[in-house]
Amino acid sequence: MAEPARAVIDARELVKSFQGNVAVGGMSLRLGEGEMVGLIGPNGAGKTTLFNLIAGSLKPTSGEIWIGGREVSQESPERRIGRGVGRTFQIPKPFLEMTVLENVLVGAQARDGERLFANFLRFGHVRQQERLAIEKARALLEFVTLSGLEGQPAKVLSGGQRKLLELARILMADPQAILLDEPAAGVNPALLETIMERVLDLNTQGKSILLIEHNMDMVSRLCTRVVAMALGKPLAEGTPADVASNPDVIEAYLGAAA
Ligand SMILES: Nc1ncnc2c1ncn2[C@@H]1O[C@H](COP(=O)(O)OP(=O)(O)OP(=O)(O)O)[C@@H](O)[C@H]1O
Repeated sequence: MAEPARAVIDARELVKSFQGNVAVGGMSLRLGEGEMVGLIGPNGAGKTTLFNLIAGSLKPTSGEIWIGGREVSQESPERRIGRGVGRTFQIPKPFLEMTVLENVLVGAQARDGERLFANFLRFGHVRQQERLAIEKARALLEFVTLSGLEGQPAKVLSGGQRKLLELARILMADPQAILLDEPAAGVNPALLETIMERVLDLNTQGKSILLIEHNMDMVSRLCTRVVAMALGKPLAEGTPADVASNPDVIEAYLGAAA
């Protein structure tokens, strides 16, 4: 059997409870270098909480998170961006009055904030950095097909375009691993194709991707491996077809719908 890919993200026995309510109750998950893994499960299974633990906006009650071979459970979200983890949200919240281009530039600050401040007195250097950042933001807007809107305020964008904008923003920090939280939700079919193509491109470029998605068609098209969770725990793992037909997974979804 082939050696498993080196883990970019390795979540070990994670537990997170909120005032005694267990949202994640012993979840382990590895994302290998260059892998694209689907994370599915009924509403309330704990998927977004798991993302929050990996990205650092929540600290685990117990368990460990390893990123690129380092234990990072107590590190801030900013440090984890610096370590190469980018994440998107179910409902993106761009700065509505800022332009599309400015919103993408915010992603450079997320990574370089401290460094830019340290360079504050070195004007020439900062100007050069700014110029490079703007060039990069423009290239990323082209990648996500939003170039024509760079000078518009973000409030004019549709829900799907906001998801593309958010993708461009997190790419400013050159993430090695990308956590996508329901990129298909509320997106019209034409833009959904664009989002899928871009996600596939990123994976082809070597980025590791963990994808929370209820749209099984999208998961089947993009992912070779799927992890299903329910009630905060792993339930099944395998190919999209195997997991979708797994009786425990079907029962978990039916139970959640009842
Ligand atoms: N900040 C919080 N305080 C209290 N309970 C929370 C908090 N965040 C999540 N929960 C609870 O944890 C459980 C898991 O929620 P989570 O949002 O992680 O599920 P999910 O699998 O992402 O669901 P969905 O598919 O609906 O987004 C739910 O019961 C939720 O109510």
